[in-house]
Amino acid sequence: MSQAQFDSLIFARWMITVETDGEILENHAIALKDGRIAVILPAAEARQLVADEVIELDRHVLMPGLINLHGHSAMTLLRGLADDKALMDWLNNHIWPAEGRHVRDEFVFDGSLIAMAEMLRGGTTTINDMYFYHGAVARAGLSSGMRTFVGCSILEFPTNYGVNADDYIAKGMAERREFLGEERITFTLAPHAPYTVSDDTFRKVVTLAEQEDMLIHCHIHETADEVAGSIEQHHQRPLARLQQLGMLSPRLVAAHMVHLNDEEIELVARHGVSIAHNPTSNMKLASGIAPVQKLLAAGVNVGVGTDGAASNNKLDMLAETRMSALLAKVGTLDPTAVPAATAIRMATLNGAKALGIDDQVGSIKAGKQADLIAVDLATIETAPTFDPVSHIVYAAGREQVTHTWVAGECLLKDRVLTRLNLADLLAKGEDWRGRILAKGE
Ligand SMILES: CSC[C@H]1O[C@@H](n2cnc3c(O)ncnc32)[C@H](O)[C@@H]1O
Ligand SMILES: [Zn+2]
Repeated sequence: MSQAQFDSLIFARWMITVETDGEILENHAIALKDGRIAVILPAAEARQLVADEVIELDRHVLMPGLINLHGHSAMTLLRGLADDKALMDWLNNHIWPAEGRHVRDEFVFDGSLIAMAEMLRGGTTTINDMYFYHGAVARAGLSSGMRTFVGCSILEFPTNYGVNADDYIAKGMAERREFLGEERITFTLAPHAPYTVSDDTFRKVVTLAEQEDMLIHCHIHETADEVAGSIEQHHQRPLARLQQLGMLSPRLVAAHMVHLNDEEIELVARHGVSIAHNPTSNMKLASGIAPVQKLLAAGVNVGVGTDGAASNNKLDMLAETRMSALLAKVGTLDPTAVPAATAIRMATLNGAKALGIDDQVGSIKAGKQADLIAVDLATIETAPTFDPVSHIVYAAGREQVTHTWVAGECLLKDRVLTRLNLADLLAKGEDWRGRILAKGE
């Protein structure tokens, strides 16, 4: 038995705590015990502490792990199959047919694991996922060690996974029961979008979410066509319809929310809805620019997501953080919109708040789970460093992430994945390439 006071001691040149916007601790250390941050101290004082393992990060910034607030992990296996299209053409004529040909349990497990390897290598510690075959997503989460929110997708039309909304709900809830008690796995209810889910089903989702204390994850107001289609079919904009159905509450993580008027911004603020901003997917599908600056000014909690690898096409949360800052500026023609420290908070603490885990993760604070990343800033791309916050958002690349911890467990150490075997995953990807080409893209 070890006599050490702590499991690990991590010394870092800089720490971005995210406790206060832009706060940087220089030459500090944190001590970890049982997966949590026990103490944060100036390095000189921390040298007196005893730990089983001492990690020296004298070129690095240590910061909270990035929280990917909206993704479809398994879609890594469809990456690059349909580019340069608008959302409904992309879905109706390319992605849904391809999913019909290929998506099964094994596809979802392998695709999700490949996604998690990519995300862990880029400093993402939590994924809020939404796809099919939820048991496979959860098993991939358990294998990789990532904190995984598994969205039980719900649609009215049949897919390989379900025949109708009731069937999706029943299957999702049954799969959830197998993973209750797994600390890093949480199931959510994921009605796909207002244009694929009926009023009756939304009402059932709200009731079930309240009964089971679950989050709801849904694509909302992604395109101008979605809003126009809702006016035509329901004589209401999607948000007004969802408000009537009881969907707007702090349980809701609304993905995209690009096309909002000022009244709708007030509405989501009043109901405590969180938003997953997906800047790259919104640019690539030409969906538009979400009014992030106005949303933040109204007090709305906005986090950051990648969306799937078939619409981004990267699962790179550092890049997404940068895009969040840049797109806000070009969208408003205001260079002060979404400053770097705000973008970092969006990609960490705001994501945690949306998922109801901001008391556990999202910032460097004693008592919180040690979901952390280290980024080497002493490379030619980021040397010299005047302000680590600036470099993390505007200059550093995901290749500079050297370490990723979830609950104190190091899942990426000196750029090597500790649980996943990259060569095996590459072989699986190659195998899927052959199978997809054989059956038709
Ligand atoms: C039922 S959840 C998974 C479902 O959603 C599809 N999807 C992926 N990206 C988007 C997006 O940006 N908007 C709407 N739907 C999307 C995915 O292909 C799955 O079928
Ligand atoms: Zn999506």
